[in-house]
Amino acid sequence: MTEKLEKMMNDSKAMRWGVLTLVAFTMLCGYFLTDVMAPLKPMLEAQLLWDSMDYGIFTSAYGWFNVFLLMLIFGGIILDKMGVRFTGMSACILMVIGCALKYCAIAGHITIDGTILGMKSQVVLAAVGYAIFGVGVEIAGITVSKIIVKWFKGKELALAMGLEMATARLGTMLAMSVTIPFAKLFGTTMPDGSIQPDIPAPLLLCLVMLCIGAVGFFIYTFIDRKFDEQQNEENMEQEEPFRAKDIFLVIANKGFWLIALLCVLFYSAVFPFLKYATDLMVNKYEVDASLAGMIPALLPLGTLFLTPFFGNLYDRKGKGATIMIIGAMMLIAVHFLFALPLLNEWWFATFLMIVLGVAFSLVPSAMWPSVPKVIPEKQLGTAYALIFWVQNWGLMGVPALIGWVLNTYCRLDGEVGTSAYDYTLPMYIFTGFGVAALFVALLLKREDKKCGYGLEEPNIQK
Ligand SMILES: NCCCC[C@H](NC(=O)[C@@H](N)CCCCN)C(=O)O
Repeated sequence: MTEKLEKMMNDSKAMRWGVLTLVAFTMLCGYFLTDVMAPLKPMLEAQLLWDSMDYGIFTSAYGWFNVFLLMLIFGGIILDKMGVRFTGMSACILMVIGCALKYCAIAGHITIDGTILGMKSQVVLAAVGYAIFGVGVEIAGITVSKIIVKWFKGKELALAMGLEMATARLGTMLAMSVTIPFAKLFGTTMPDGSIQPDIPAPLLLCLVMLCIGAVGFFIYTFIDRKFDEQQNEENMEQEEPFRAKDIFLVIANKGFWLIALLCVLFYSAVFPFLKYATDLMVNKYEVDASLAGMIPALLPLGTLFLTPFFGNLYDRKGKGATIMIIGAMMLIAVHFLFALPLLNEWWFATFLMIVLGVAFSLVPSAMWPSVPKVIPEKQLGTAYALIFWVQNWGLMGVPALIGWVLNTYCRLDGEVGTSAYDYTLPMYIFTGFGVAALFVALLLKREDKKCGYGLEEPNIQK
C-alpha cells in the first residue's frame, strides 16, 4: 500500500506545485479584471461622464447574480455534483464572456440609447458584463479551493492556500499599477501635449489574459482526469456526493456563522475600499492621478509574501483566532487614520497601506484554513460556497453604499465630470466594518474555547 501511495501523482512535488501554478494563474487573471477599473475611476468621470454613484452601481454588480440569483450556492452544488473540471471550465467561460461584454460596453462597441431603469445604459451594460464575470470568478475561486484540497490534503495545505491567494493578489497588484500606464500607452495626444488615456485598452488586455488563464485551466483538466483515474485504480476514498441535507448541517453550525460574518465584515472593509483607494489618494493625499494607483498596489504586494508566511506560521504554531483578532485591530487603526484630518502626505498614505497589507495577510491566512476545523470535510465545498455567498453581500452592497455616500454627502464641488470628494465619512464607515469584524473575531475565539475547534492549535500535528 505504502509503495502504491508513493506513486500517486500528488506525491510528486513538481506535479502538485505545477498544478497549483496553473490554477493560481487562472485566478491571477480573474483578479486582474476584478480590480482593473479602480485606477480608472477619475478617468471614467472625466471622459465618460460617470459619477460616483454610477461607479458604485457598476462595482456592486460583481455580486448581483451571485447574491440574488444564488449563483454561488448553485455553483457549489454543481461543483460537488459535476466535479472540478466541468465547473472550472464553465467558470472560465463565464469570466471571458463577462469581460468581453464589459469591454464592448466601455469601448462603445455595444450601445443602447438613453437610460435603463434610470441608469446610464453604458453603466448597465458594463455592470451586466461584470456581474456575469463575478459569477465566473467566484465559482472559479471555490473550484480552485477544492482543487488545492484535492492535491495538498495531508501535505502543505495552508501554505498552498496562502500561495494561491498571493498569486491572485498579484493580479490585483497588476490592476493597480499597470492599468493607467497601459491606458496611456494607447492614449491620444491632445493639442496641449497631454495624453488622454484609452480606457478600454486595459480591459482588452484583461480579456486576452483571461483567455490564456482559461487555456491554463483547460490543460489542468487533463492532469485532473489522470489523477482521478489513478485514484480510481488505487481504490482511494472517493469524494462524498452532495446531499441537500449538508446545507442544513452547515448553517446549523454557530462556528460557521462566526467565520462567515467575520469574512463579510473584514472583506467589506478591504476589497470595496480598494475600489476607492486610488480616488482617495487623489482627493485626500493630492497624489497625481497617473501615479495614485501605485500606493494601493502596495497592499497586494505586501500580501504576496506575508499571506504564505502567516499561513506557514499558523500551520506550525497555531494561534489562528488570535491572528484574526490582531488583523482586525490593525484594520481598524488604518481606516481610522485614513479618516482623520492629519498628515495628508503621500508617505503617510503609503505607510498606512503597508500596514493594511499586513492586516490583509493575517486574517485570510488564518481564516480560510480554519474552515476545515469548524466544518467536517465532507461539507467543505458547501461551506466555502455559503461563506462566499455571505461575503458577496458585502462585496456587492458596500461599493454601492460608498458610491451613494460620496455622491450625496461628500461632493466638494457639486459638478459632474470632476472628482473632488471628502473621504472622511466613507473612511469612518470602513472603520465601522473593522470594529464589527473585531467583535466577531473575539466571539469566534470564545466559541473556539467552548467548542474546542482547535483554532489556536497548529495545523500540522506532531
Ligand atoms: N481558499 C479560499 C480562498 C479565498 C480567497 C479570497 N477570495 C475571496 O474571498 C473571493 N470570494 C472574493 C475575491 C474578490 C477579488 N477581488 C481572497 O482573499 O482573495
